[in-house]
Amino acid sequence: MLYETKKFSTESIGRQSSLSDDKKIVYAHMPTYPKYILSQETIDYLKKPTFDIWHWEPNEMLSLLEHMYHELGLVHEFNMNPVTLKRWLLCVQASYRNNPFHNFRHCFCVTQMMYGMIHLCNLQEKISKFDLGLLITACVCHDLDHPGYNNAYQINAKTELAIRYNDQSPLENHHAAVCFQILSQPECNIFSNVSEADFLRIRVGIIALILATDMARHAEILEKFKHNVDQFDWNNDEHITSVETSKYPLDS
Ligand SMILES: Nc1nc2c(ncn2[C@@H]2O[C@H](COP(=O)(O)O)[C@@H](O)[C@H]2O)c(=O)[nH]1
Ligand SMILES: [Zn+2]
Repeated sequence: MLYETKKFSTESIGRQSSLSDDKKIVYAHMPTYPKYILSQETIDYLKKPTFDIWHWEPNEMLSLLEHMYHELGLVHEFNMNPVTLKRWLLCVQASYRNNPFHNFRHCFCVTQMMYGMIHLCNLQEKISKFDLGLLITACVCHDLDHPGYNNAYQINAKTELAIRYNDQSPLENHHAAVCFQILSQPECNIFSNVSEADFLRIRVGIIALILATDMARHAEILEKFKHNVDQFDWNNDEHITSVETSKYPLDS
């Protein structure tokens, strides 16, 4: 076997909560997935919020995600190595568990909806490529290593995750931590060519976006967004953050 997927036992799902050293994915020799050639019809369809996410095999979803990074100009913006992008996507895929809901297809579904909204709302003309990169990457990573049981369960069952994060959004903290565990592997670091200062901005931004996906914070975040929406200013950082963190149209 060229690479190792995580070895979480079924009994430990929900209780197992971290990528301890013996469970880390070995990234160095990730194979590339069979190239899926995208037709122009698929490329156009992918931009629509009505895109049907159920029709695609895992390698096709990987190619579609890869295409989004190229098409949005993110590979260029972050000076990404295209091979590292492929390896990173494979690591991400391997870090989603085979849950009925919070699985790799859910990752693809949420990311495609964001991609559809970027095109529908012409967000490329309104926010920077840098911010688009954070948004898309946060979508890809937002449920990494989800154990299949929600925060209420984690907290009530006093799982390792709840203990680690003091009952504060244990799942979302874990998803963000796994995201940066993956990026800490040079072979999978799609942001390895940015400056240290930009990497810090990426880290702060992605963590904030993933933490904002805790449904317990939904009302608070939506209120902020509603407060700003009537006099929305695309040059106001606080307004941009309020729209970026209001995930309700995406994650359902
Ligand atoms: N059909 C299912 N829907 C679910 C499940 N767990 C959560 N949800 C819904 O999805 C969104 C997003 O949840 P998130 O955990 O990905 O942030 C949320 O609005 C829930 O209503 C599920 O197991 N099955
Ligand atoms: Zn989700």
